[in-house]
Amino acid sequence: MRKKLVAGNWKMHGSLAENAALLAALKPALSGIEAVVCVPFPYLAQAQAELAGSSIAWGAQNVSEQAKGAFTGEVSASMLLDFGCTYVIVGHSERRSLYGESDALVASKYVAAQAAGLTPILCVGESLAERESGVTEAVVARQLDAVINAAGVASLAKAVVAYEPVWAIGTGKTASPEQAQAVHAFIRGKIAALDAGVADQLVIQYGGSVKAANAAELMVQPDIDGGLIGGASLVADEFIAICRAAAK
Ligand SMILES: O=C[C@H](O)COP(=O)(O)O
Repeated sequence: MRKKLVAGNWKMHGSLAENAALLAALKPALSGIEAVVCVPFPYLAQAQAELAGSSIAWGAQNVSEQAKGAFTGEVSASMLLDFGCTYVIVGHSERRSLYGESDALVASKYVAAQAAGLTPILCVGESLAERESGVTEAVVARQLDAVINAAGVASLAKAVVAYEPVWAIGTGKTASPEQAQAVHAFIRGKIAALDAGVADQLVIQYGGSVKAANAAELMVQPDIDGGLIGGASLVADEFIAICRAAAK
């Protein structure tokens, strides 16, 4: 049976004081439940200090595709390892749309993360216009193929995929459980056509306006294996409830 995994994406939120309060609430409540928080770079040391030895892993929200060098403002995968990161988000739709990250660049970041021993959380998903044009599966397939072509299907054994319909992110418009399940099943089926074993074990998270109130109905879907949570991951009671719903 596949494990379920919920990850919080704090995006560009937090402060030392706010983070300390949030992590202090999460740690005891999630004892024994595997979860992840992906924090802004400056707070990785704080996450490491607060979460070491707990059931909550931590990671970053972005990584350079380069190993080292004159790349001002960039952060390498080995630097993330220095701070005990296990996971890193790659290809979040905000990186793709606001910072122009192409499928090829996302694939390079995925490769760099894995080469350093990090587990990439690869985000895929369609915009509202793409959904309305009926090309959701084609878009998700293209985003997956960029990574599969660069790293091979077997690499997905050491990765997490997060399906995040762009129109559901931060909008309060969650995909219905059926809409989400349909795309998750498509993703798993596409990978199964290449490697059934990898597909069977692959954790596919759903992201987009997940909250305590809708987590349970999403998490019971057969191909939804957890969530990538934005806004609700900043509210301790919400994030705890989502993690518990996934762990049931
Ligand atoms: O990475 C998380 C997603 O962008 C979802 O964000 P949200 O839960 O605030 O809609």
